[in-house]
Amino acid sequence: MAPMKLYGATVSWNVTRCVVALEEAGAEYQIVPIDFATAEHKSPEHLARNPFGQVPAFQDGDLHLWGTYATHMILYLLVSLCKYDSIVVFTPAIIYIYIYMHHKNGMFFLPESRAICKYVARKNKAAELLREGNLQESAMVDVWLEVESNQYTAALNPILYECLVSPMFGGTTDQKVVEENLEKLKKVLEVYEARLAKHKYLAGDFLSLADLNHVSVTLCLLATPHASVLNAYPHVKAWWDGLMARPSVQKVAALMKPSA
Ligand SMILES: N[C@@H](CCC(=O)N[C@@H](CSO)C(=O)NCC(=O)O)C(=O)O
Repeated sequence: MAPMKLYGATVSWNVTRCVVALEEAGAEYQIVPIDFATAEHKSPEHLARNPFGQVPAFQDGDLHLWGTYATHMILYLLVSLCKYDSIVVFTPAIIYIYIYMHHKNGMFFLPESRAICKYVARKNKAAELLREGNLQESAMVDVWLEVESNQYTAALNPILYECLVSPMFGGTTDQKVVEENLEKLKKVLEVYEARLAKHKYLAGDFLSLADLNHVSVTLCLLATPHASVLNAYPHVKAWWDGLMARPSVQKVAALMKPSA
């Protein structure tokens, strides 16, 4: 089985969001770096994977056999031309081309980290992370998947950009933007605190992809001067400590360390 490929740099919390899902699903996968410095994310090859020219992009199925098909076909044609008439030569070649085209259709690209995470969970029989067998539970997973994207990470993105990304490229940190979004984040965390006072996890008393999708961006928050913001919310802190104890999260934390 060809490994699944995740394209992107592990400094990106959108890329490592997918690594958490891949690790939790026990998937066999390969991370293929994409070099922002050379604008590789805007290359035609990458745009074919992600039309927005962003990372991550995900590929399932592979054409690594292309070389095998071509080699076999060329060798076969050469041998046959030397020994048989044309009909014998071209029939297998047509079969090869049919197999190749069929296999090519097996290749599958996905942009959007959260869609990738769902695909990975479903494909690797980790659909329990989406609770798809239970209408109400799966609805609660959907709610908190949306909340992570539209509330939690929406408030965190500007903070991480100002505190981590801008300095990485020699830029400054706009403290006004940071403060404004910290206030937004605190309001979100108040809702999380109330929710997690009643349930062990966000969607209910079961771990789900909704919890896991918070990991990469929260690891980045801990790398900023504002990590202590979580300390004011004890149930959120306990929830986070529980996630941090997971091997998948430990692996992504190690991957995201600057020296990695
Ligand atoms: N909704 C998408 C966001 C991807 C994204 O912004 N990727 C950034 C790097 S990570 O912060 C990116 O590729 N930026 C380069 C660009 O936008 O040109 C997802 O979740 O996959």
